[in-house]
Amino acid sequence: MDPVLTPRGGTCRTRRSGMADRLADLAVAALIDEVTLTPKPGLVDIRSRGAHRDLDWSLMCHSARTLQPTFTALAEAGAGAASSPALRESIGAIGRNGEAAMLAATGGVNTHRGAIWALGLLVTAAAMAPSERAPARVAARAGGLARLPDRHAPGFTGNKGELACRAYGVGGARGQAHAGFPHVVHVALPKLRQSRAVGATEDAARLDALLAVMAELDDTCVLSRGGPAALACAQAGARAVLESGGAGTRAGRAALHALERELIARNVSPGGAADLLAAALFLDRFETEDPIQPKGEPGWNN
Ligand SMILES: CC(C)(COP(=O)(O)OP(=O)(O)OC[C@H]1O[C@@H](n2cnc3c(N)ncnc32)[C@H](O[C@H]2O[C@H](COP(=O)(O)OP(=O)(O)OP(=O)(O)O)[C@@H](O)[C@H]2O)[C@@H]1O)[C@@H](O)C(=O)NCCC(=O)NCCS
Ligand SMILES: Nc1ncnc2[nH]cnc12
Repeated sequence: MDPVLTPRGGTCRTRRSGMADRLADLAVAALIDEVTLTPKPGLVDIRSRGAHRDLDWSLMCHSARTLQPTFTALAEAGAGAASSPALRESIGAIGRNGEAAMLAATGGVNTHRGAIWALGLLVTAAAMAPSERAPARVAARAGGLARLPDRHAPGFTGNKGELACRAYGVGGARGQAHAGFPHVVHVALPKLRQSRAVGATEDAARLDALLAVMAELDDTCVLSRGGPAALACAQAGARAVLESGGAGTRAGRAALHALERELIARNVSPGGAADLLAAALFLDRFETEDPIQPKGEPGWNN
């Protein structure tokens, strides 16, 4: 096996690092698949910046690739470990370093803070017991980790999501993780798989999954820019697309374009829903891809 570059710059030949790299590959691929999915309302995609002036598809892809060592380190920290405050603090530090690496790579633009949080917890949880691949089990383990205390976490981040949670009494990214990612497990994944089962293209199925999340999520990205009126509008518009038959139908496409015009007019972007779609794509592949191990290596035994 080829040497594997570790997040700390060394190399190693352990089975564990090969597996960690594979999980990191899946996480980065999920982020790239999410941003490449087109047309997404209000969000960056391959043809548009959506409601963003400082983001585009290339920057989002660059940001996603920059996060590979972060996800590898998170998987290595989780590998075969039991849930504990020490593990929580260890991944908290890795996650904060990952945010710093992201900001350094993007010139200070927040591309993926929410995604580092959600996918970081899920990657760690997947590595803790890689043979237990059911999305609900992985997400429940991730939720358990998120609820553990981290003595080194700032008491108040002052970020827009946190401010929106306080202003509007919603759970935001933390609440979603603490609850075991219900919008990933019970909303996005069932819609993704249901749309595939009735013959939708893969892109249409992914758009339907995104819309299903948008229809229900208290997305602090939408709230912080547009307040509750914009959130209600985004939720109703996403429901309208699904009720028109979904992204794979002519009527659904028309409703999707109408929703896009509305979100651009309001200058809002459902970044939280996009992160949760990426989380769903990660769990979908983790459950179905066989084997989750680099070529020529035996799998983990736990
Ligand atoms: C828990 C943390 C995420 C920190 O949370 P906090 O509230 O302090 O920080 P925010 O920066 O606001 O991040 C929250 C991001 O989570 C996404 N999100 C929003 N709503 C939800 C939801 N209901 N459920 C799940 N996820 C949600 C969303 O991320 C996306 O949007 C980001 C862009 O947002 P922002 O820059 O605010 O907005 P723009 O409109 O683009 O800005 P302008 O153009 O107007 O300037 C982007 O990152 C997307 O990913 C929210 O923004 C977490 O960071 C934390 O505590 N980490 C500590 C380390 C740790 O413990 N890690 C564990 C293992 S990795
Ligand atoms: N495609 C996207 N556009 C804007 N913000 C995002 N946050 C995560 N994915 C995003």
